[in-house]
Amino acid sequence: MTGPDAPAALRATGLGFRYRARSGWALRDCEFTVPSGRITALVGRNGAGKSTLLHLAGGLLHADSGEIRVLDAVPGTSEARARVALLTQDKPLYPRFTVADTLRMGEKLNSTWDQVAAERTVCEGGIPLTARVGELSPGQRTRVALALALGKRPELLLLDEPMADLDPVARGEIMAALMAEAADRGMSIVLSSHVLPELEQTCDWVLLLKDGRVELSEDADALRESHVILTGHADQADPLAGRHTVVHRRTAGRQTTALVRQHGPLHGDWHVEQPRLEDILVGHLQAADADDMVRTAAAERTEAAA
Ligand SMILES: Nc1ncnc2c1ncn2[C@@H]1O[C@H](COP(=O)(O)OP(=O)(O)OP(=O)(O)O)[C@@H](O)[C@H]1O
Repeated sequence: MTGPDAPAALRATGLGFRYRARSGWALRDCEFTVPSGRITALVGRNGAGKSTLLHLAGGLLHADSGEIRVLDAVPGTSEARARVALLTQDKPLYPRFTVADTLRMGEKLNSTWDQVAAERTVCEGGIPLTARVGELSPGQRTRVALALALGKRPELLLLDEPMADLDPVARGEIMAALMAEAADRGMSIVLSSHVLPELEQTCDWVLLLKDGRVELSEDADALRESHVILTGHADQADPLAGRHTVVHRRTAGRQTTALVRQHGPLHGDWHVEQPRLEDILVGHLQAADADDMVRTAAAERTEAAA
C-alpha cells in the first residue's frame, strides 16, 4: 500500500543497540520515520551504524532500547518476514546449490514468489541457471542474492551495500531494475552505500547516520532546496552563521566556501551555487568529522587537566 495512509517503511523511536553489554552504543537515541514508497539512501562514515540499523530492521538483531518498526510490523515476526527482504553484505547462499535450486528454494519459502522477476535478474547478468553458486564470482553471487530478494516481491527491500562487488554495467542494470520495481509496485527501498554519485538520480529520501545517531532523515528534494554553496570573502562567514546553519566551511586565504542550510534571505556578497545531493551529503559527513575532532580535542583537554 502506498499513499498518505500507508504505514511508514521504517519508524524508529529511541532506538539503541550495543553489541555487548559493556561495549559502546552502535546506535543511540535514533528517532526517525522513512515514509513508504521511497528509495532511501542510508549513508554515514565507516562504523556509523548503517549495517546495524539494517540488521535491526531485518530482525537479525534486537534493540537494547526503544524500538524499530518495518511497515508497522515488529521486525523478525512472520508478518514482517513476509513483507520485508534484507540483503546483507555476507549474502548467505548455499554454495552447492545451482542457481535454479536456489530460486526453487525461494519459491518454496515464499507464497508471493515471482519466478519471472527472479529469473530475469539472474539472466540479465548472463548467469546460467545450471551454474553452481559456489563457482560464481562474488558479483554474480550478489546478483543471485538480489534475485532471491526481488523474487519474494517484498514491500520493503533493505540492501546493505549491495553494489560493492558489481561491475559498473551490472550496477547500472541493477539500479534500473530496482527503480522500475519501486515505480511499478510502490516498493520501498532502503539502500546503504558509500557511492554517493550513484544515489543522486535514484534516491528521494536520505537517512544520514553519524556516530550511531541520526543526523538527517529528510526528503532529498527538500535537502537540495534548503542548501546552498556560498563562496565569498571570509569576513562575511561569521555573521552568516548567526542566521543560517553553516554545515561545513573551508577557508583558503581570504576566500571561504561554505555549505549552508539557509533559513530566510541571504545577505552579503556571495556567489551562490545550488549543490548536488552528493555535495550536501559530503558536507554533512565532513561536518561530522569536524564535530568529532572538536569532541576529541575537548576530551583530550579534560584528560590533560585531570
Ligand atoms: N559484530 C560486532 N561486534 C562488535 N561491534 C560491532 C560489530 N559489528 C559492528 N560493530 C560496531 O558497531 C558500530 C557500527 O558498525 P556498523 O557495521 O553498523 O557500521 P557501518 O556504518 O555499517 O560501517 P561500514 O560503512 O564500515 O560498513 C561500529 O563501532 C562497529 O565497530
